[in-house]
Amino acid sequence: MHLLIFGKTGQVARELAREAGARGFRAEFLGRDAADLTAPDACAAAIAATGAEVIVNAAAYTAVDAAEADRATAQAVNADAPGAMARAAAARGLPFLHVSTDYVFDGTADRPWREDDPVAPLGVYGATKLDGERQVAAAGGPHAILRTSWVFSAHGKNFVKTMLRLGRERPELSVVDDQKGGPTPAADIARALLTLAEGILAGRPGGLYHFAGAPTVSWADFADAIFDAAALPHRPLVHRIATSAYPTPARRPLHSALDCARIRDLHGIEQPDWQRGLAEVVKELETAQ
Ligand SMILES: NC(=O)C1=CN([C@@H]2O[C@H](COP(=O)(O)OP(=O)(O)OC[C@H]3O[C@@H](n4cnc5c(N)ncnc54)[C@H](OP(=O)(O)O)[C@@H]3O)[C@@H](O)[C@H]2O)C=CC1
Ligand SMILES: Cc1cn([C@H]2C[C@H](O)[C@@H](COP(=O)(O)OP(=O)(O)O[C@H]3O[C@@H](C)C(=O)[C@@H](O)[C@H]3O)O2)c(=O)[nH]c1=O
Ligand SMILES: [Mg+2]
Repeated sequence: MHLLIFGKTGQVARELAREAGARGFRAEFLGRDAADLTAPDACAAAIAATGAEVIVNAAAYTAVDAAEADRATAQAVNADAPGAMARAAAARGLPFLHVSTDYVFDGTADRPWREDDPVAPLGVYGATKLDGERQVAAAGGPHAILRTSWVFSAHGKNFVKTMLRLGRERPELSVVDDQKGGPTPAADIARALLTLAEGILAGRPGGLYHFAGAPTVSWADFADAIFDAAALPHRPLVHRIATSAYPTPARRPLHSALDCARIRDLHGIEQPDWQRGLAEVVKELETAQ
């Protein structure tokens, strides 16, 4: 398989490079220098000129709090550029794979969210990602949108690396215990995307899919699991707090676990256990030191 991938340095992009290599696929990555998503037409032009069989968008504006004060950039990167890419891919009949987020939901459900549940984003990041989903679907070409959550890896910015950094600096940390979701290793997302791409090329259905790690936990549970997995000189104490005690510019969903049955039933892709992925990421970080 020959893939064209938007994004080069992000968590999912880096794992796509590793996984495509492992499967013997040819993958070309366009970083910000080659395709800036604030210029959607340039992204579309790259697709019009490509020899790839599948297009993947792994780039996004992921700074949830910063997006609140920077809606225009988030809209261009998360919505208008993916829309332009999907239309350019549709014009050539090339499958377009896009990644979205649990933050399209408002977090009020008492069971894991299904693909057809009502969306109601609480912030600019979620709202622009939702508009991106809609533009990609409306382009009318073969496509898949993978909604995932709480992504972590040894690269880039994520909660695991933040906790390990803070945990080295402080004996105690306060972490919210009333926001629950599914941490997801970026490596598992990369594997799911490549399996989806193969499935779509083989005629299996596209559309919207949920894919997140199990079991569902709170951010405080996740912090404790991180400190259990890592060998820090002093294990920090995690104080469990309410969201109201940790004010942030963006509101976040309280319950964002995703029901991942559809991708299992239609593509045979199982929900990953994030605890295994966490052990691998901790090992990778320790080896890199
Ligand atoms: N991170 C998470 O917790 C979650 C992420 N997702 C989704 O998963 C996907 C992948 O996320 P993840 O790998 O974590 O993202 P990262 O934040 O790790 O990486 C984002 C990537 O987007 C690139 N990018 C940002 N702005 C631009 C721009 N203007 N032009 C070109 N490239 C740009 C960045 O490039 P550069 O390095 O140059 O800044 C970077 O490569 C995204 O669609 C995201 O919305 C979904 C749920 C959770
Ligand atoms: C650093 C820190 C965070 N928190 C809280 C803030 C927040 O509610 C929660 C997680 O913080 P983060 O900033 O890592 O989370 P956030 O950036 O909101 O993570 C989200 O990113 C986007 C891109 C997504 O798509 C989502 O799926 C999700 O992964 O933990 C604490 O309670 N204590 C702390 O010391
Ligand atoms: Mg963040």
